[in-house]
Amino acid sequence: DIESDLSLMANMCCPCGPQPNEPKPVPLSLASGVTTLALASNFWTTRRDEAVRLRMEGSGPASETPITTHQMFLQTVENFGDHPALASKKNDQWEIMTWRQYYEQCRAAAKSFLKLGLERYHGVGILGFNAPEWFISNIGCIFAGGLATGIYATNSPEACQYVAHNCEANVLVVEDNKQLQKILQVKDQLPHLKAIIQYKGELQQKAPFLYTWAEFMKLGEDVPNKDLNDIIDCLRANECCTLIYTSGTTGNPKGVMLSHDNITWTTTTAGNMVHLNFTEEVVISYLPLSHVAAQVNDMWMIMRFAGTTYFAEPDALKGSLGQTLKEVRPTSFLGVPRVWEKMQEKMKAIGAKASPMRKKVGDWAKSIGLQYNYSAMNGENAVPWGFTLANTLAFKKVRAALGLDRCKICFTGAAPITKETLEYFMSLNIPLLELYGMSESSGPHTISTNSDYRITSCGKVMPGCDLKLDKPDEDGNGEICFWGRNVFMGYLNMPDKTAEALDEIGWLHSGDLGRCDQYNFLYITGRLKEIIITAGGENIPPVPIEDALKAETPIISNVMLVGDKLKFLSMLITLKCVVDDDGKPTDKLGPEVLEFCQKNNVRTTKVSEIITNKEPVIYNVIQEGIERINAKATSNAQKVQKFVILERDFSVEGGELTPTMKLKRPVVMKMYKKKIEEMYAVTENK
Ligand SMILES: Nc1ncnc2c1ncn2[C@@H]1O[C@H](COP(=O)(O)OP(=O)(O)OP(=O)(O)O)[C@@H](O)[C@H]1O
Repeated sequence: DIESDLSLMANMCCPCGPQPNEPKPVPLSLASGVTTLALASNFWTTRRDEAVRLRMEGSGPASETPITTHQMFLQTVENFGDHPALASKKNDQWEIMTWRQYYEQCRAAAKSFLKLGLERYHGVGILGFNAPEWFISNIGCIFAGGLATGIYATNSPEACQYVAHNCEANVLVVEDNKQLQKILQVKDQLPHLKAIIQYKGELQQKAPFLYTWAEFMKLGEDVPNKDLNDIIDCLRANECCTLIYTSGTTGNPKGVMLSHDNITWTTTTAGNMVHLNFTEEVVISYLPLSHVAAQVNDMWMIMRFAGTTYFAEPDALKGSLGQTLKEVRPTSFLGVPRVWEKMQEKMKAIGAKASPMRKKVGDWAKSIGLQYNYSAMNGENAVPWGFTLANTLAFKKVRAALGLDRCKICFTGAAPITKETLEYFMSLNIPLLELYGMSESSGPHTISTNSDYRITSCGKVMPGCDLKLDKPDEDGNGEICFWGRNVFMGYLNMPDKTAEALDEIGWLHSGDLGRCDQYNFLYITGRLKEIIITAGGENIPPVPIEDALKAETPIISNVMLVGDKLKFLSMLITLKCVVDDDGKPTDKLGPEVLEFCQKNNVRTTKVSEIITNKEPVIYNVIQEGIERINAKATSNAQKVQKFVILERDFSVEGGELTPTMKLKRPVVMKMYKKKIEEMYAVTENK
């Protein structure tokens, strides 16, 4: 039982218990006594060793004294050193590390990195699933003056090489033999690499540059404290400490340089905005840590507020997350839209099997939940008749079944989510709070809070930050531009790309389109970076059209609109199917499609059969969905003329989706080039 674990830990280590909400005055002593900034005149740089000017202001949240990540860690250790920091499962038991132990481990790792020859401003690449070792390597690297660099575990050997080479990694930390083999394939093309550490399992081969985690942690035992402290004292809040590589929806990954201040200021500001409480927060780490959202949420935010991070099992997204949620019962939970959609699909499937009576009760409760939450959202706070009963009969039970019973904040972010999913969770009295931002804004830029949110809006800009809509059209839609201490330093070694993202005065151009309502809630309305410009010159944002079809036709899993530089719009469509244990989509139809087929007397169970037989019922229902969305199109050019059903659904493993489930449009275009050409060729022949 985790709760008793936690209180036991707290009681054992600190008889008077931590003082929630009362951080003591902060002594920035120990290794670093001063908060000085490195000299800098520009807001941006593309050099690993150059500092930037911070976007500080004379008063308000943007005026806070900048601190390094090390100073932030020390504050937590000095105030809450005995509070549980990390929890991971070993032999079916949660093993807990306190903030002080965690800090000591990071120092030990830092010393070992120094021993291995980590040079200042060089990378340590970390490749693997979320684990204490992932955090310790990351922070140890920063303490030792390196640039911590997460690498997506799903990357191919070539993609790993690209990142490791780009950050001039001296050391790579890999999860297991599978990841190690990928690196060994490209090791010859990594001239800066000196050592590889494997943090799980036994090494299946020996080599002088290979270390197990235990060997690695011992390496630096004889490195004097002073050597490490001297480096820590050199760290400056306006210098780079970590690199976040973008996942490639827009082309080759770019190394987003984040400063210490980017991280420490953003976590403080965002955490305060959502009212995180010192020592009370518990999160589950399961989303890829190389992505900014998970890293900031699981590692930095929890450090700032002295919370506890529980690590999920590597098969979290294949099913075990549900069980971990029930065990840990987090106080806040961040899901990308696909995670929420999956939960929704599962609950709907269970609901569909319920008795007619239960279904009726469920529908009734959901209508009450929706009413209640819309009213709360609008600030009216009307409690509909029957709410208390619905809460007892349905909402509390659902929350407990999901492990969300003590969850105060359910976040969604990193990609667009549909109104249907948002309403579904609202109807269960679980309003999802949307966040918006990018790697280049150290994670969040706008945030929804429990007391201030609007459905389909990404919330309001963080205090101390600014937002402007560049070149707005007549409806007020313009390119969303960011200002604030969360704005990144630049892309490593990419002056041209940096100049595209940051204008002359330092505004970050997001490439997203949005508008604000009268209350300053931001709504994302499209992505300039993926806008389709047809051969006729019409600019068409694909996402609203794709979402509209998905909402019309629930048997569809993914849609990609095609039409850039082409005569008309078409669609690549995939059907919902069963996913195997490795996350790969199979040929088997998903339960929703199967049910639809059965209802319509179609005797098929496979995607391939539907395509081979050109199954009229399926093709017609999609055609009808398209006709309905076409009827609402604002111009003829916005109408979809053709579609093709693909044999295989999109997936991270297949390479069509990023690890946060965003569509890699250029990759899909390439993969299905022939099919696309066929759609357009047939018309031309006609
Ligand atoms: N709540 C949201 N709603 C809609 N879109 C969002 C939301 N949050 C983030 N995004 C999208 O994600 C983008 C940021 O993506 P991120 O920085 O995570 O990059 P990435 O996926 O790693 O890679 P790439 O730069 O290749 O897209 C934003 O510019 C926006 O388009």
